[in-house]
Amino acid sequence: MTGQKASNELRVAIAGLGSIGTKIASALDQGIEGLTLSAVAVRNPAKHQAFIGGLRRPPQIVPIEQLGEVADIVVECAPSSQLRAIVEPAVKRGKAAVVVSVGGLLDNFDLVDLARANGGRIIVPTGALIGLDAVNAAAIGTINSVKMVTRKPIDGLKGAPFIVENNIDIDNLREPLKLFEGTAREAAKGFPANLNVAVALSLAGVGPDRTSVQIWADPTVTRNVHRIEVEADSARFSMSIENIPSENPKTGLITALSVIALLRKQRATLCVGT
Ligand SMILES: NC(=O)C1=CN([C@@H]2O[C@H](COP(=O)(O)OP(=O)(O)OC[C@H]3O[C@@H](n4cnc5c(N)ncnc54)[C@H](OP(=O)(O)O)[C@@H]3O)[C@@H](O)[C@H]2O)C=CC1
Ligand SMILES: O=C([O-])CC(=O)C(=O)O
Repeated sequence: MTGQKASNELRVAIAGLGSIGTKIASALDQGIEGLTLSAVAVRNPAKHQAFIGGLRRPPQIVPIEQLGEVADIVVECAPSSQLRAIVEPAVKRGKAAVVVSVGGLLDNFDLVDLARANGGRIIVPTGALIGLDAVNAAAIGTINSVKMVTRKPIDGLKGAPFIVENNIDIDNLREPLKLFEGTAREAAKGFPANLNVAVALSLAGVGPDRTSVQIWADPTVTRNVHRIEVEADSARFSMSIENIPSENPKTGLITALSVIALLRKQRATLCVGT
């Protein structure tokens, strides 16, 4: 398959074939109405040869900065360090970038201006979270407060910069330990691979400096648990989700499904939910 546009199908490219990217690639390969998988970018093509070769219509492999040339929608599912290299060339060409490493957006927020100037779009899926439709709606009125409490099993937090820098031993915990309390912006810095959800919540609502986050290392849970409370002039609501970790223990299984649901909406005749 080439990057040439053969029909009016939207071409989708994926950056990163880890726990999220492989599931999105498989779903596209099995068929999503009006969409086709045109290309992927990976760090080490040899490692992913068997997976790509096993797809019914194997996409081309291109360097990450070329994804925007061969697709209408570029889906970023790589480490946040790669976000700019993936998103910038796409939005410069007026394409859409779906961003899952949303924590990385905070330090690269000029990409939103770049997209606006060039007719591109940056789309943040609900990901491992819940209820961003309600938060978006409430934000049209006035939201007074947004609070989120995250509890993750030890394996879901290991290696986070906040834990390493503060020399916190979480390996031998026998009861829950509150690791962090602060804003979504600070959470994204200290836990870049664990708290994208806090940033997505903040961008839907009152922003990264007014969204309060607590993070607990909890040896008594087996799921990534996020509880959210929103107080607004239209409604008060609380939401919680208990995510089953994927083969990457930091990442909930539902994250890839959220992106697949978002991709399905691009050309679906019936769309439900905002
Ligand atoms: N928004 C949300 O709700 C959530 C977001 N996330 C975020 O999503 C992102 C992806 O998560 P996940 O799939 O679990 O991560 P994985 O570690 O499973 O996969 C990441 C993939 O990116 C690839 N990669 C690394 N460097 C590059 C590069 N330079 N060029 C191209 N590909 C590269 C890796 O390649 P290789 O296989 O060779 O190592 C790997 O395939 C992470 O940033 C994570 O924090 C996670 C959960 C929820
Ligand atoms: O999967 C989750 O529960 C959330 C997560 O890792 C993230 O926000 O990066």
